[in-house]
Amino acid sequence: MNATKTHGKHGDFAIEAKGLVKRFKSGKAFIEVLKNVDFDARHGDLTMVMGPSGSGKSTLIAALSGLLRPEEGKVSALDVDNLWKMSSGKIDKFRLDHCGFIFQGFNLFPALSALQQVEIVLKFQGLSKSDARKQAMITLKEVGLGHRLHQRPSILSGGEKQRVAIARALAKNPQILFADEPTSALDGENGQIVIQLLRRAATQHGAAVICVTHDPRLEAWADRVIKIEDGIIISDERRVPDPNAALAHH
Ligand SMILES: Nc1ncnc2c1ncn2[C@@H]1O[C@H](COP(=O)(O)OP(=O)(O)OP(=O)(O)O)[C@@H](O)[C@H]1O
Repeated sequence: MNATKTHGKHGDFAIEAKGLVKRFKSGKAFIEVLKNVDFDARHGDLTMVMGPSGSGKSTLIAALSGLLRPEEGKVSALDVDNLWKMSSGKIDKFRLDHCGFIFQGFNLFPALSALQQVEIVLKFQGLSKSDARKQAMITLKEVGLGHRLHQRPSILSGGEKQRVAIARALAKNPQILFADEPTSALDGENGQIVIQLLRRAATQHGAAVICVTHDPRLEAWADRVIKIEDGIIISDERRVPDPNAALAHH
């Protein structure tokens, strides 16, 4: 992976959103899940988005990343001025080229080995077979899975599966990395490995890492903690991260 990124036309901001409103239909009424949310995230920062269940965290990530169209508001990202003004094909291409995604449920293909899970995304992006293999191996080694390259998900532990998912997201060296509850299915020790990898993606690769979590212990690794409640951002604080913080109970 390259060490530094070329920043887009929004400078330090990898992504900036203004006035996001998202409503869902609930019977005959609408519920407003995002209420005029402004949001931004910088290259090199691990930005944590925290809040109670149902507060709108996943909806926010989906609106920021081009997965769920907001009713109102604007998202600017990298060199794009208004993501939601683009065609769905262009939005998909933007996501493929620049964004990585890590979810709670890993979302791995059952029939593919760890190496193939990562390779397939790189080939889809246009890398040759041999370059894809090389890059996939490098990234899997980076997440500590050099010895698991040829295993399928069914025989990997939860922590190993999440590391494959992280390798898949990181292999293309994304400028924006979205993680939605990436540690919630893991024990403390594996959760710590995962949050440290996300920290590294921000510090060493300059990615803007946006991580949704319930777990207040993860704050220790964050540059910034944004709290959302009932569709409104209620606080936004910068902090000094501690890359050596401990999550695991020994
Ligand atoms: N597709 C949908 N249709 C209707 N309502 C939805 C839909 N998606 C989410 N909601 C509602 O929007 C609200 C916010 O959901 P969201 O998943 O964004 O919250 P969250 O903060 O991520 O919660 P959690 O921490 O439990 O994942 C919830 O009340 C949820 O029921």
